[in-house]
Amino acid sequence: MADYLFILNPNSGTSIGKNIDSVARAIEAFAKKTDNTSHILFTESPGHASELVRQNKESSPWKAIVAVGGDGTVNEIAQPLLGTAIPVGIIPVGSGNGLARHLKLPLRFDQALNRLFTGQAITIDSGLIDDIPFFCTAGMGFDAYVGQLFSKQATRGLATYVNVSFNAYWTYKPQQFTVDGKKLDAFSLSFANAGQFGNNAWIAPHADLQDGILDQCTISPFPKWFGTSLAYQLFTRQMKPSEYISYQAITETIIQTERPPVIHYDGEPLQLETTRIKVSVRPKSLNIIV
Ligand SMILES: Nc1ncnc2c1ncn2[C@@H]1O[C@H](COP(=O)(O)OP(=O)(O)OP(=O)(O)O)[C@@H](O)[C@H]1O
Repeated sequence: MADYLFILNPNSGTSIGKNIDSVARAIEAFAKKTDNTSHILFTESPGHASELVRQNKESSPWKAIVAVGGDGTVNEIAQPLLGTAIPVGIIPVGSGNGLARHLKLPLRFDQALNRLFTGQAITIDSGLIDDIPFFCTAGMGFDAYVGQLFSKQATRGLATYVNVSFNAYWTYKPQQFTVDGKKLDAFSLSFANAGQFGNNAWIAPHADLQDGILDQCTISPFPKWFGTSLAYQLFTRQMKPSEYISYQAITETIIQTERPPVIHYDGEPLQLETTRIKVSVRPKSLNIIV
């Protein structure tokens, strides 16, 4: 018998919002069947999941605090649990579910619940971008631009994401960055703790959540013909160093930009107010059920 706290984001993915009550009932029934106790809370706005964790994390010896949502919800729940013994659980009902996919967690709701109640906790690294924790990927350039456009759409889900990315591709202009003192033009600068953005878009196929490093992937400005090859490599987990793609294993890097950039952390876009951005890793800083 163990106590689980579930935090549901009704705004995640494409279907949960419409089915939020049945999702909650299914969690309760499944927990009961497996002799566990479920406590269910709902988010009411962006950032609310972190607040709910802060308010409730000490109120019971939780076996896990579970994100029922996508990578943004996982991020909000994991932030206040960094450096604590309490594991995060994931029921992936988001649009991209990058961390869950990297961890090979089941995407089917009942199977994900089953894994949660039978899985083990492991300790993973996390990253920091301008002091904001991330667990899956973060970056600037094209990824952040897409994240920003996606967040303004009325619908979420894969179809919207593909549509937004495709349209953004034709209008986006590479930017200049200074990375550890070296000036370069880049289409995107990504920092991978986990290997994928979500939806099996593998930006760093060899990323390892427990290696104490982040995989920095720099995509240089490329001719339009390379776009198809890039998309193919991304979605078939075959990204590799080439004329336009380079990788560095980093523990800390400083990026300077001409204007305060838009970044994304786990797909969440944010307009920064600084032009000097530190990205670093915090090895073995979060427990997570797999
Ligand atoms: N009650 C709510 N109403 C509106 N927005 C919310 C609410 N609760 C959380 N949010 C916001 O919803 C956004 C999306 O959540 P989340 O990232 O989990 O789903 P997703 O974007 O569909 O999935 P993924 O990140 O895996 O692609 C986050 O920015 C989060 O802060």
